[in-house]
Amino acid sequence: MEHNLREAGFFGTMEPEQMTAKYGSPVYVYNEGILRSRCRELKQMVTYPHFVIDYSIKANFNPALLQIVKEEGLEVDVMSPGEIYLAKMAGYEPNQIFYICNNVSEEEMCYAIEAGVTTSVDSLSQLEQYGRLNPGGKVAIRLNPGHGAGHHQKVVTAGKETKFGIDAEMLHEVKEILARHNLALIGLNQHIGSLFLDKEQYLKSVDSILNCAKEFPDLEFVDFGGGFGISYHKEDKKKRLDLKDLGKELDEIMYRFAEEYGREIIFRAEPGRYVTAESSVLLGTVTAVKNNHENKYIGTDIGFNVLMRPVLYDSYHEIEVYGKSVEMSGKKERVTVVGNICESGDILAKDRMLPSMREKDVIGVLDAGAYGHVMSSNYNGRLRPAEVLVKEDREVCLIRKRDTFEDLAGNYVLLP
Ligand SMILES: Cc1ncc(COP(=O)(O)O)c(C=O)c1O
Ligand SMILES: N[C@@H](CCCC[NH3+])C(=O)O
Repeated sequence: MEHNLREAGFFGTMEPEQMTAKYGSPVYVYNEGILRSRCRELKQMVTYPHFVIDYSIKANFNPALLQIVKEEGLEVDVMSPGEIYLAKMAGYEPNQIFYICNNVSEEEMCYAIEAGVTTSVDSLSQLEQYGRLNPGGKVAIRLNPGHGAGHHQKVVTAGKETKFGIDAEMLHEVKEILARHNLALIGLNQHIGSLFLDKEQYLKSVDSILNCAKEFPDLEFVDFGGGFGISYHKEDKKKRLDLKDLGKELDEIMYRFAEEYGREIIFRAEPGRYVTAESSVLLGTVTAVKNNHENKYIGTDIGFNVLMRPVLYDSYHEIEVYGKSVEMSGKKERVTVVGNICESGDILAKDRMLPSMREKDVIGVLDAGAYGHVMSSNYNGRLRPAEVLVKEDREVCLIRKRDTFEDLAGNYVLLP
Protein backbone atom coordinates (compact mmCIF):
# COMPACT_ATOMS: atom_id res chain seq x y z
CA MET A 1 0.00 0.00 0.00
CA GLU A 2 1.44 3.35 -1.11
CA HIS A 3 1.59 6.00 1.60
CA ASN A 4 1.40 9.68 0.88
CA LEU A 5 3.07 12.44 2.87
CA ARG A 6 -0.11 13.33 4.69
CA GLU A 7 -0.32 9.78 6.04
CA ALA A 8 3.37 9.96 6.93
CA GLY A 9 2.64 12.95 9.19
CA PHE A 10 4.36 15.61 7.07
CA PHE A 11 1.66 18.22 7.83
CA GLY A 12 1.75 17.87 11.62
CA THR A 13 -1.43 18.84 13.43
CA MET A 14 -3.17 20.31 10.38
CA GLU A 15 -4.76 18.78 7.30
CA PRO A 16 -3.60 20.12 3.91
CA GLU A 17 -7.13 21.48 3.30
CA GLN A 18 -6.99 23.41 6.59
CA MET A 19 -3.65 24.89 5.57
CA THR A 20 -4.88 26.21 2.22
CA ALA A 21 -7.98 27.57 3.96
CA LYS A 22 -5.95 29.35 6.65
CA TYR A 23 -2.88 30.56 4.72
CA GLY A 24 -4.28 30.84 1.19
CA SER A 25 -3.75 28.57 -1.79
CA PRO A 26 -1.10 27.90 -3.01
CA VAL A 27 1.13 27.64 0.08
CA TYR A 28 4.63 26.26 0.61
CA VAL A 29 4.75 23.93 3.63
CA TYR A 30 8.12 23.01 5.21
CA ASN A 31 8.86 20.24 7.66
CA GLU A 32 11.44 21.12 10.31
CA GLY A 33 12.34 17.50 11.09
CA ILE A 34 13.25 16.74 7.47
CA LEU A 35 15.26 19.95 7.15
CA ARG A 36 17.25 19.14 10.28
CA SER A 37 17.90 15.56 9.12
CA ARG A 38 19.36 16.74 5.82
CA CYS A 39 21.65 19.19 7.62
CA ARG A 40 22.84 16.45 10.00
CA GLU A 41 23.54 13.99 7.18
CA LEU A 42 25.78 16.59 5.55
CA LYS A 43 27.53 17.53 8.79
CA GLN A 44 28.31 13.89 9.46
CA MET A 45 29.51 12.88 6.00
CA VAL A 46 33.25 13.12 6.75
CA THR A 47 35.57 12.70 9.71
CA TYR A 48 38.10 15.35 8.57
CA PRO A 49 37.92 17.92 11.38
CA HIS A 50 37.95 21.11 9.28
CA PHE A 51 35.15 20.45 6.82
CA VAL A 52 32.57 23.24 6.55
CA ILE A 53 29.18 22.85 4.92
CA ASP A 54 28.05 26.15 3.46
CA TYR A 55 24.36 25.98 2.70
CA SER A 56 23.88 27.74 -0.63
CA ILE A 57 20.99 29.98 0.28
CA LYS A 58 20.02 30.70 -3.31
CA ALA A 59 18.03 27.46 -3.04
CA ASN A 60 15.85 28.96 -0.33
CA PHE A 61 16.64 32.00 1.78
CA ASN A 62 13.63 32.17 4.05
CA PRO A 63 15.28 33.55 7.25
CA ALA A 64 13.30 31.23 9.55
CA LEU A 65 14.67 28.22 7.68
CA LEU A 66 18.15 29.77 7.81
CA GLN A 67 17.81 30.01 11.60
CA ILE A 68 17.28 26.24 11.72
CA VAL A 69 20.14 25.56 9.30
CA LYS A 70 22.36 27.76 11.48
CA GLU A 71 21.37 25.90 14.64
CA GLU A 72 22.47 22.72 12.88
CA GLY A 73 25.93 24.21 12.41
CA LEU A 74 25.96 24.96 8.68
CA GLU A 75 27.49 28.16 7.40
CA VAL A 76 26.21 29.83 4.20
CA ASP A 77 27.26 30.82 0.73
CA VAL A 78 25.51 33.77 -0.87
CA MET A 79 25.24 35.32 -4.30
CA SER A 80 24.25 38.93 -3.72
CA PRO A 81 24.02 41.74 -1.16
CA GLY A 82 20.36 40.78 -0.73
CA GLU A 83 21.39 37.30 0.33
CA ILE A 84 24.06 38.73 2.67
CA TYR A 85 21.35 40.88 4.24
CA LEU A 86 18.98 37.93 4.73
CA ALA A 87 21.73 35.70 6.14
CA LYS A 88 22.56 38.41 8.68
CA MET A 89 18.87 38.77 9.49
CA ALA A 90 18.88 35.06 10.39
CA GLY A 91 21.79 35.63 12.78
CA TYR A 92 24.80 34.68 10.65
CA GLU A 93 28.03 36.51 11.46
CA PRO A 94 30.12 37.91 8.57
CA ASN A 95 32.77 35.20 9.07
CA GLN A 96 30.12 32.53 8.46
CA ILE A 97 29.07 34.01 5.12
CA PHE A 98 30.93 33.26 1.88
CA TYR A 99 30.05 35.59 -1.02
CA ILE A 100 30.51 33.77 -4.34
CA CYS A 101 29.66 36.41 -6.86
CA ASN A 102 29.40 36.58 -10.62
CA ASN A 103 29.71 39.77 -12.72
CA VAL A 104 28.92 42.17 -9.92
CA SER A 105 29.05 45.95 -9.91
CA GLU A 106 31.52 47.95 -7.82
CA GLU A 107 28.64 48.91 -5.59
CA GLU A 108 27.80 45.25 -4.84
CA MET A 109 31.41 44.36 -4.24
CA CYS A 110 31.83 47.30 -1.85
CA TYR A 111 28.76 46.15 0.07
CA ALA A 112 30.40 42.76 0.66
CA ILE A 113 33.78 44.29 1.56
CA GLU A 114 32.15 46.63 4.06
CA ALA A 115 30.07 43.77 5.45
CA GLY A 116 33.34 41.93 6.15
CA VAL A 117 32.42 38.72 4.32
CA THR A 118 34.92 36.62 2.37
CA THR A 119 34.44 37.19 -1.34
CA SER A 120 35.24 34.91 -4.26
CA VAL A 121 35.54 36.43 -7.72
CA ASP A 122 35.26 34.46 -10.93
CA SER A 123 37.08 36.37 -13.67
CA LEU A 124 40.32 38.30 -14.08
CA SER A 125 38.26 41.41 -14.66
CA GLN A 126 36.46 41.01 -11.31
CA LEU A 127 39.72 40.21 -9.56
CA GLU A 128 41.10 43.54 -10.89
CA GLN A 129 37.97 45.28 -9.63
CA TYR A 130 38.35 43.66 -6.21
CA GLY A 131 42.01 44.71 -6.08
CA ARG A 132 41.15 48.32 -6.91
CA LEU A 133 38.40 48.42 -4.28
CA ASN A 134 40.22 46.59 -1.50
CA PRO A 135 44.00 46.75 -2.07
CA GLY A 136 45.92 44.65 0.41
CA GLY A 137 42.79 42.62 1.17
CA LYS A 138 42.04 38.91 1.25
CA VAL A 139 40.19 37.25 -1.60
CA ALA A 140 39.21 33.88 -3.05
CA ILE A 141 38.83 32.89 -6.70
CA ARG A 142 36.39 30.56 -8.41
CA LEU A 143 38.06 28.16 -10.81
CA ASN A 144 36.50 26.45 -13.80
CA PRO A 145 37.71 22.85 -13.73
CA GLY A 146 36.94 22.46 -17.44
CA HIS A 147 33.98 20.09 -17.16
CA GLY A 148 30.53 20.42 -15.63
CA ALA A 149 27.49 18.37 -14.64
CA GLY A 150 23.81 19.01 -14.06
CA HIS A 151 20.21 17.96 -14.59
CA HIS A 152 19.81 20.43 -17.47
CA GLN A 153 22.16 22.42 -19.71
CA LYS A 154 20.93 25.60 -18.00
CA VAL A 155 22.36 24.53 -14.63
CA VAL A 156 25.76 23.24 -15.73
CA THR A 157 28.14 25.81 -14.28
CA ALA A 158 31.58 24.73 -15.41
CA GLY A 159 33.19 23.70 -18.68
CA LYS A 160 33.85 25.54 -21.90
CA GLU A 161 30.22 26.51 -22.56
CA THR A 162 29.59 28.48 -19.38
CA LYS A 163 30.29 31.98 -18.11
CA PHE A 164 31.60 30.81 -14.73
CA GLY A 165 35.05 30.57 -13.23
CA ILE A 166 38.65 31.20 -14.17
CA ASP A 167 40.47 28.59 -16.27
CA ALA A 168 43.43 26.86 -14.68
CA GLU A 169 45.58 28.10 -17.61
CA MET A 170 45.08 31.66 -16.35
CA LEU A 171 46.71 31.18 -12.95
CA HIS A 172 49.74 33.12 -14.14
CA GLU A 173 47.59 36.23 -14.80
CA VAL A 174 45.83 35.66 -11.45
CA LYS A 175 49.19 35.81 -9.68
CA GLU A 176 50.09 39.05 -11.49
CA ILE A 177 46.86 40.74 -10.43
CA LEU A 178 47.24 39.52 -6.85
CA ALA A 179 50.76 40.93 -6.71
CA ARG A 180 49.78 44.23 -8.34
CA HIS A 181 47.13 44.90 -5.68
CA ASN A 182 48.95 43.21 -2.82
CA LEU A 183 46.06 40.78 -2.38
CA ALA A 184 46.28 37.59 -0.35
CA LEU A 185 44.62 34.62 -2.03
CA ILE A 186 43.02 32.75 0.83
CA GLY A 187 40.67 30.38 -0.95
CA LEU A 188 39.85 28.49 -4.10
CA ASN A 189 36.36 27.36 -4.97
CA GLN A 190 34.40 25.81 -7.82
CA HIS A 191 30.91 24.59 -8.57
CA ILE A 192 30.41 22.28 -11.51
CA GLY A 193 26.62 22.30 -11.62
CA SER A 194 23.40 21.36 -9.97
CA LEU A 195 21.96 17.93 -9.19
CA PHE A 196 24.42 15.10 -9.44
CA LEU A 197 23.60 11.69 -8.05
CA ASP A 198 26.75 10.07 -9.32
CA LYS A 199 29.90 11.16 -7.48
CA GLU A 200 32.38 10.61 -10.34
CA GLN A 201 32.24 14.07 -11.97
CA TYR A 202 32.39 15.72 -8.56
CA LEU A 203 35.46 13.76 -7.52
CA LYS A 204 37.12 14.51 -10.84
CA SER A 205 36.60 18.23 -10.20
CA VAL A 206 37.95 17.86 -6.64
CA ASP A 207 41.08 16.42 -8.16
CA SER A 208 41.45 19.41 -10.56
CA ILE A 209 40.98 22.07 -7.88
CA LEU A 210 43.49 20.40 -5.56
CA ASN A 211 46.03 20.34 -8.36
CA CYS A 212 45.70 24.11 -8.65
CA ALA A 213 45.72 24.53 -4.87
CA LYS A 214 49.26 23.18 -4.74
CA GLU A 215 50.42 26.32 -6.55
CA PHE A 216 49.28 28.58 -3.69
CA PRO A 217 51.03 27.85 -0.38
CA ASP A 218 49.00 30.25 1.81
CA LEU A 219 45.45 29.05 1.31
CA GLU A 220 43.02 28.97 4.22
CA PHE A 221 40.43 26.87 2.38
CA VAL A 222 39.46 24.96 -0.73
CA ASP A 223 35.77 24.71 -1.58
CA PHE A 224 34.65 21.77 -3.73
CA GLY A 225 31.22 23.22 -4.61
CA GLY A 226 27.64 22.04 -4.30
CA GLY A 227 25.30 20.21 -6.63
CA PHE A 228 24.43 17.26 -4.36
CA GLY A 229 21.33 15.73 -5.90
CA ILE A 230 18.05 14.30 -4.70
CA SER A 231 15.70 11.96 -6.60
CA TYR A 232 12.55 13.71 -7.74
CA HIS A 233 10.87 10.49 -8.96
CA LYS A 234 9.08 8.38 -6.36
CA GLU A 235 10.45 5.12 -7.75
CA ASP A 236 14.03 6.45 -7.42
CA LYS A 237 13.58 7.70 -3.85
CA LYS A 238 15.44 4.78 -2.35
CA LYS A 239 18.48 5.41 -4.56
CA ARG A 240 19.70 8.38 -2.58
CA LEU A 241 23.02 10.07 -3.16
CA ASP A 242 25.29 8.00 -0.96
CA LEU A 243 26.77 10.73 1.24
CA LYS A 244 28.66 8.26 3.43
CA ASP A 245 30.37 6.79 0.39
CA LEU A 246 31.16 10.24 -1.05
CA GLY A 247 32.37 11.34 2.38
CA LYS A 248 34.70 8.37 2.63
CA GLU A 249 36.30 9.28 -0.68
CA LEU A 250 36.56 12.94 0.31
CA ASP A 251 38.11 12.01 3.65
CA GLU A 252 40.89 10.10 1.94
CA ILE A 253 41.51 12.96 -0.46
CA MET A 254 41.46 15.67 2.23
CA TYR A 255 43.76 13.89 4.68
CA ARG A 256 46.20 13.05 1.88
CA PHE A 257 46.19 16.64 0.60
CA ALA A 258 46.71 18.07 4.10
CA GLU A 259 49.72 15.86 4.56
CA GLU A 260 51.29 16.88 1.24
CA TYR A 261 50.43 20.54 1.75
CA GLY A 262 51.87 20.51 5.25
CA ARG A 263 48.76 21.89 6.96
CA GLU A 264 45.18 20.87 7.69
CA ILE A 265 43.45 23.60 5.74
CA ILE A 266 39.68 24.03 5.72
CA PHE A 267 37.69 22.22 3.05
CA ARG A 268 34.18 23.30 2.20
CA ALA A 269 31.19 22.14 0.17
CA GLU A 270 28.23 24.30 -0.74
CA PRO A 271 25.07 22.25 -1.32
CA GLY A 272 21.77 24.06 -1.74
CA ARG A 273 19.14 21.68 -3.09
CA TYR A 274 20.13 18.79 -0.84
CA VAL A 275 19.43 20.84 2.28
CA THR A 276 15.95 22.15 1.52
CA ALA A 277 14.35 20.41 -1.50
CA GLU A 278 12.76 17.47 0.28
CA SER A 279 11.62 19.51 3.27
CA SER A 280 8.76 21.15 1.37
CA VAL A 281 5.45 20.31 -0.25
CA LEU A 282 3.75 23.02 -2.27
CA LEU A 283 0.00 22.81 -1.71
CA GLY A 284 -2.45 24.07 -4.30
CA THR A 285 -6.08 23.63 -5.29
CA VAL A 286 -7.83 22.17 -8.31
CA THR A 287 -9.85 24.99 -9.84
CA ALA A 288 -11.13 23.39 -13.07
CA VAL A 289 -11.39 19.99 -14.74
CA LYS A 290 -11.74 19.97 -18.49
CA ASN A 291 -11.45 17.79 -21.58
CA ASN A 292 -9.83 19.44 -24.61
CA HIS A 293 -9.86 17.04 -27.56
CA GLU A 294 -7.93 13.96 -26.41
CA ASN A 295 -6.45 15.61 -23.32
CA LYS A 296 -7.86 15.86 -19.87
CA TYR A 297 -6.63 18.98 -18.10
CA ILE A 298 -6.60 19.56 -14.37
CA GLY A 299 -6.54 23.32 -13.87
CA THR A 300 -4.94 24.47 -10.64
CA ASP A 301 -3.76 27.64 -8.93
CA ILE A 302 -0.11 26.52 -9.20
CA GLY A 303 1.04 28.56 -12.18
CA PHE A 304 4.67 28.80 -13.19
CA ASN A 305 4.87 32.05 -11.27
CA VAL A 306 4.68 29.85 -8.15
CA LEU A 307 6.95 26.96 -9.21
CA MET A 308 9.07 27.65 -12.24
CA ARG A 309 11.18 24.49 -12.47
CA PRO A 310 8.87 22.40 -14.68
CA VAL A 311 8.60 25.16 -17.29
CA LEU A 312 12.22 26.25 -17.16
CA TYR A 313 13.92 22.85 -17.14
CA ASP A 314 11.12 20.35 -17.87
CA SER A 315 11.65 19.26 -14.28
CA TYR A 316 9.63 16.45 -12.78
CA HIS A 317 7.92 16.82 -9.40
CA GLU A 318 5.71 14.12 -7.91
CA ILE A 319 2.12 15.16 -7.26
CA GLU A 320 -0.11 13.84 -4.49
CA VAL A 321 -3.85 14.44 -4.26
CA TYR A 322 -5.37 14.92 -0.85
CA GLY A 323 -9.10 15.33 -1.61
CA LYS A 324 -11.53 13.11 0.29
CA SER A 325 -13.29 12.04 -2.93
CA VAL A 326 -9.95 10.70 -4.15
CA GLU A 327 -9.49 8.41 -1.21
CA MET A 328 -12.97 7.00 -1.67
CA SER A 329 -12.82 6.34 -5.41
CA GLY A 330 -9.20 5.01 -5.65
CA LYS A 331 -9.45 5.56 -9.45
CA LYS A 332 -6.51 6.82 -11.52
CA GLU A 333 -6.51 8.51 -14.93
CA ARG A 334 -4.07 10.12 -17.35
CA VAL A 335 -4.12 13.92 -17.00
CA THR A 336 -2.10 17.04 -17.67
CA VAL A 337 -1.89 19.35 -14.66
CA VAL A 338 -1.69 23.03 -15.55
CA GLY A 339 -1.66 26.40 -13.79
CA ASN A 340 -3.55 29.66 -14.15
CA ILE A 341 -1.03 31.68 -16.19
CA CYS A 342 -1.80 33.00 -19.68
CA GLU A 343 0.80 30.88 -21.46
CA SER A 344 0.34 27.45 -23.00
CA GLY A 345 3.68 26.39 -21.54
CA ASP A 346 2.20 26.70 -18.05
CA ILE A 347 2.31 22.96 -17.42
CA LEU A 348 3.10 21.47 -14.04
CA ALA A 349 2.90 17.80 -15.07
CA LYS A 350 2.22 16.34 -18.50
CA ASP A 351 0.42 13.03 -19.13
CA ARG A 352 0.56 11.78 -15.55
CA MET A 353 -1.42 8.91 -14.08
CA LEU A 354 -3.04 10.53 -11.03
CA PRO A 355 -6.06 9.83 -8.85
CA SER A 356 -9.14 11.23 -10.53
CA MET A 357 -9.66 14.76 -9.25
CA ARG A 358 -12.51 17.19 -8.75
CA GLU A 359 -12.67 20.93 -8.29
CA LYS A 360 -11.54 22.02 -4.80
CA ASP A 361 -9.35 18.97 -4.25
CA VAL A 362 -6.04 19.95 -2.65
CA ILE A 363 -2.88 18.70 -4.35
CA GLY A 364 0.70 18.59 -3.11
CA VAL A 365 3.77 19.12 -5.30
CA LEU A 366 6.66 17.30 -3.67
CA ASP A 367 10.31 18.30 -3.20
CA ALA A 368 9.50 21.96 -3.73
CA GLY A 369 11.78 23.39 -1.03
CA ALA A 370 14.75 24.29 -3.25
CA TYR A 371 14.45 26.78 -6.12
CA GLY A 372 10.71 26.96 -5.45
CA HIS A 373 9.56 30.04 -3.57
CA VAL A 374 12.80 31.93 -4.28
CA MET A 375 12.11 31.72 -8.03
CA SER A 376 8.44 32.70 -7.76
CA SER A 377 7.17 35.95 -9.21
CA ASN A 378 4.16 38.23 -9.49
CA TYR A 379 3.68 37.45 -13.19
CA ASN A 380 0.07 37.98 -14.26
CA GLY A 381 -0.39 40.06 -11.12
CA ARG A 382 -0.51 36.94 -8.96
CA LEU A 383 0.39 36.99 -5.29
CA ARG A 384 3.43 35.01 -4.16
CA PRO A 385 2.36 32.36 -1.66
CA ALA A 386 2.75 32.17 2.09
CA GLU A 387 5.32 29.81 3.59
CA VAL A 388 4.56 27.79 6.73
CA LEU A 389 6.62 25.51 8.91
CA VAL A 390 5.53 22.27 10.56
CA LYS A 391 7.69 22.28 13.66
CA GLU A 392 9.16 19.23 15.34
CA ASP A 393 6.36 19.38 17.94
CA ARG A 394 3.93 19.07 14.94
CA GLU A 395 2.51 22.58 15.44
CA VAL A 396 2.32 24.81 12.37
CA CYS A 397 3.57 28.40 12.16
CA LEU A 398 3.70 31.07 9.48
CA ILE A 399 7.23 31.96 8.26
CA ARG A 400 6.32 34.21 5.34
CA LYS A 401 3.08 36.02 4.74
CA ARG A 402 1.34 35.71 1.42
CA ASP A 403 1.71 38.81 -0.76
CA THR A 404 -1.13 41.30 -0.59
CA PHE A 405 -2.40 43.63 -3.31
CA GLU A 406 -0.55 46.37 -1.40
CA ASP A 407 2.72 44.42 -1.81
CA LEU A 408 1.97 44.03 -5.50
CA ALA A 409 1.35 47.74 -5.98
CA GLY A 410 3.76 49.05 -3.33
CA ASN A 411 6.78 50.07 -5.43
CA TYR A 412 4.95 51.66 -8.33
CA VAL A 413 4.93 55.44 -8.67
CA LEU A 414 1.93 56.98 -10.35
CA LEU A 415 2.35 59.97 -12.63
CA PRO A 416 1.30 63.22 -10.97
C1 LIG B 1 28.22 28.78 -6.84
C2 LIG B 1 27.14 27.83 -6.46
N1 LIG B 1 27.28 27.13 -5.33
C3 LIG B 1 26.33 26.27 -4.92
C4 LIG B 1 25.19 26.07 -5.65
C5 LIG B 1 24.19 25.11 -5.11
O1 LIG B 1 23.83 24.14 -6.00
P1 LIG B 1 22.90 22.96 -5.56
O2 LIG B 1 21.62 23.55 -5.09
O3 LIG B 1 22.69 22.15 -6.78
O4 LIG B 1 23.60 22.22 -4.49
C6 LIG B 1 25.00 26.78 -6.84
C7 LIG B 1 23.83 26.55 -7.70
O5 LIG B 1 23.90 25.72 -8.58
C8 LIG B 1 26.01 27.69 -7.25
O6 LIG B 1 25.85 28.40 -8.37
N1 LIG C 1 17.45 26.70 -10.23
C1 LIG C 1 18.00 25.42 -10.59
C2 LIG C 1 19.34 25.17 -10.00
C3 LIG C 1 20.33 26.22 -10.37
C4 LIG C 1 21.16 26.55 -9.23
C5 LIG C 1 21.96 27.80 -9.35
N2 LIG C 1 23.28 27.62 -9.90
C6 LIG C 1 17.04 24.30 -10.30
O1 LIG C 1 15.96 24.53 -9.92
O2 LIG C 1 17.34 23.15 -10.47
